[in-house]
Amino acid sequence: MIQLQGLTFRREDRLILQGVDLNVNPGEHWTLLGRNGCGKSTILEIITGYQFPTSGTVDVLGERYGQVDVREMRKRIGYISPALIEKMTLRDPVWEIVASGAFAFLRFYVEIEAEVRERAFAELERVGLRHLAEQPFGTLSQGERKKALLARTMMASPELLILDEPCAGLDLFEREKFLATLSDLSSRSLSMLYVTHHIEEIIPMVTHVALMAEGRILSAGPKKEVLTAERLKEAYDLPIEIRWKDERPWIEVGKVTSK
Ligand SMILES: Nc1ncnc2c1ncn2[C@@H]1O[C@H](COP(=O)(O)OP(=O)(O)OP(=O)(O)O)[C@@H](O)[C@H]1O
Repeated sequence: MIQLQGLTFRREDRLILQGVDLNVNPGEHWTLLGRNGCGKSTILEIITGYQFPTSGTVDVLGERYGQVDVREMRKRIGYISPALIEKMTLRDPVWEIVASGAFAFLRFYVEIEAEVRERAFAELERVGLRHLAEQPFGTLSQGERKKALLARTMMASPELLILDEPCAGLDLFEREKFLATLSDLSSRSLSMLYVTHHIEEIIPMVTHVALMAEGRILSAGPKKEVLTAERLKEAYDLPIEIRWKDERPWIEVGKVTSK
């Protein structure tokens, strides 16, 4: 699904990615973890074709970047990022926002076909938001907005789903509901790449984890091999313990001083 080889990304005199290798195979769902500024979003932007690496190769869904039209690739990739949420028009009804996901644009200026409208309602039903379909997008709670965007992404039947901190700003209830909605999607044949700061968001459907630090992958592989106290200590430079409960990891942090 995704093969990144020897990726570097330089901006001015800073090396933001320093030789990143990552292989995501069909049927795998990955979480990318690491401290602020370690390069997670940059990797997502390279995979979605919004940034181009300084060196290295990017193969996504069988296509080599540089030899393919990235706009065509984006139709095959669902991407939810904080920037996308900001681009939505708050007064548009929720179902129109969802329906626009069937096309490569953000807003409709023509009448929407009945078939597309019906699909938008079906996707809203699937994420439990059917009752809010006619409401302006701007009146939704943060959690509902995230679910509506997930429904929007599904309109294009993506083969790959890329999520950049989708649970940021959600309360416990909204977060757990969003994660449950995401779990329900695992029956569809798609692979997921999920960036988060919260290890407890690694739900059972996640199969693999990549831990990053300072533009490098420290460790990548099956989640239980990567999510060990030692590796997390190295990535976060903190005394960390990890416990698994019902196939989800939970973190305990030891005493930390300000210096
Ligand atoms: N176009 C750019 N020009 C200059 N610096 C950039 C550019 N894009 C990213 N950076 C820098 O690269 C580093 C990595 O950014 P990135 O957003 O990938 O990190 P991140 O791991 O997603 O961080 P966070 O967890 O805080 O969202 C940051 O220090 C950022 O300031």
